[in-house]
Amino acid sequence: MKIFTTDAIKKADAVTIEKEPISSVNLIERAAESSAYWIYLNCKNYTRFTIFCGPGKNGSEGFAIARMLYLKGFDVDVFIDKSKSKLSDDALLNFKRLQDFSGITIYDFVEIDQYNFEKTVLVDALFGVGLSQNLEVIYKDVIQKLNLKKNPKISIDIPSGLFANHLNEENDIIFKTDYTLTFQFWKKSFLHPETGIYSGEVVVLDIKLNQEFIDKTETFDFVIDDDLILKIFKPRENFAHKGIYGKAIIVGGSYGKMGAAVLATKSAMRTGSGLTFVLAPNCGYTVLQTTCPEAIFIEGCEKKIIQIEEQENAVYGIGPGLGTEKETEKGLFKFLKNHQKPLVLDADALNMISKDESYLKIIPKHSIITPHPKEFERLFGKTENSFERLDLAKRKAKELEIIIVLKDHYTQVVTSEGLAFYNVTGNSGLAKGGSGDILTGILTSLLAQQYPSLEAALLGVWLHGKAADFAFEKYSREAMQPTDVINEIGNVFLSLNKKATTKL
Ligand SMILES: NC(=O)C1=CN([C@@H]2O[C@H](COP(=O)(O)OP(=O)(O)OC[C@H]3O[C@@H](n4cnc5c(N)ncnc54)[C@H](OP(=O)(O)O)[C@@H]3O)[C@@H](O)[C@H]2O)[C@@H](O)CC1
Ligand SMILES: [K+]
Repeated sequence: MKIFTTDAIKKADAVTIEKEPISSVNLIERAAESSAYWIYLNCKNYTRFTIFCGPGKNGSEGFAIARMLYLKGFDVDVFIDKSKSKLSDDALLNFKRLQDFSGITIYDFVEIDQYNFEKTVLVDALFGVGLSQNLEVIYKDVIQKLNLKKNPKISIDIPSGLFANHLNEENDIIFKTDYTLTFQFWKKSFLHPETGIYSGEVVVLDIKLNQEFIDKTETFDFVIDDDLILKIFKPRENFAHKGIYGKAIIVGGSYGKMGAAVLATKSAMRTGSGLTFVLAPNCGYTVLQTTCPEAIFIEGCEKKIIQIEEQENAVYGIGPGLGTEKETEKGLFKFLKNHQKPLVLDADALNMISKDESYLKIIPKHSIITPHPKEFERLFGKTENSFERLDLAKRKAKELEIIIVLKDHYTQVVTSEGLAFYNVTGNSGLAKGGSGDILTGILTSLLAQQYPSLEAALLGVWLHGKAADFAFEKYSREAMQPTDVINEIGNVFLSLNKKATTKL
């Protein structure tokens, strides 16, 4: 799914209005209907709603939602600024429509302190993507007061005060919501840690903006959605033999860090590589042969790996638990200098590469590197925030012709064309040692199965997150372990296969 900038969203609204054709207020009605319907389906424990409306189209939606919820039998109150703000034409129209409903009381913002907030859901329809300047004091005041309330909160389109495309100023006042019902597109700010903390759970509602315009508009940021995954995923063929599905070699493990190699190897196997090898130090022989009997052990040195031998037609995933000893570093660079095929580099492999900028240039083209923010900083330098980090990643991915999987709450797959794909599967149960090793195993396996690098990266991060979501359902974010994630990969493939092969 494309992520549109504010300007592109405005154009999409305008083109829809012109081409469909539909009036602006009827398009607002459609957006309000989809919001009211979602609220009706999902707010089973509440019968009371308090809706805060601003002066523009977002406020207009608020008025329409108020009317719709009231007609569904809910108790509804509305707050506006009665003193200063002038309502836009669209807002005025829906405000006037409200006045036919005597059961809906319209309050002024100054009455907030006296208002009874007991058991009511707060709906934020103050500002949408039209916020053009910092908030006026009156709105800041309202938002600050509402942020102190413990009531459930829903924002319409975007939490008021938040910008869609870029970072806010440090002291900006922003509505902190539990749910954001956003129209048509994810907004970039929902996907970055500094701003995403305001948007809560995001629900994208399809309001049928002009599809032709959406298709032809060029964007640089995307969200990985199910449609994209189904286009990439190739179900296993009936007459397959192991040779078709490639040879994955995990290179990792050192004395005391053998678990990382175990996790990567297991997840490579669970993802379907035809043959899986693990190159590890001898001290890991027993643990690897016991925990991963299906994998073939390749002997490294005694307690660390000192050389990586090139094997024909193999895809390498290097790094989990590898250690950063001098001899290992030498072995890694000797291998990388002569190796041409795309591979996966993670963890200690990246830590060794970050020792010298010139090492970056020997990463084979179209390889996938998977740094977390600290590893990224060691590789490419410090940035002020995650928006700048992504911009830097785009420049570096282009320059080095590689794919950077920037691990974060919403991991970003950054391509050598300077595009970013945000992954929205996964959860904070993955914020544990070992999760990255699993991703390395998955990516190596997909590359070995001849998925092109970008497709392997997109499918890999999605699969990893989806397996984590299944593990979370069973064990909770707190208790789930990386091994539980590996054990759920099979269930993700079951559901993918079902979707990919249902023809009748
Ligand atoms: N038909 C459509 O086009 C569709 C629109 N949709 C909906 O519309 C939303 C965008 O609507 P919008 O453009 O009217 O902007 P919105 O966010 O409501 O606020 C703008 C108003 O606030 C004012 N204002 C701005 N900054 C301010 C400040 N700091 N402090 C105080 N006031 C400030 C600004 O005044 P102005 O700057 O123009 O003087 C203007 O009056 C979008 O998010 C979605 O919810 C969707 O349903 C799809 C169909
Ligand atoms: K809003």
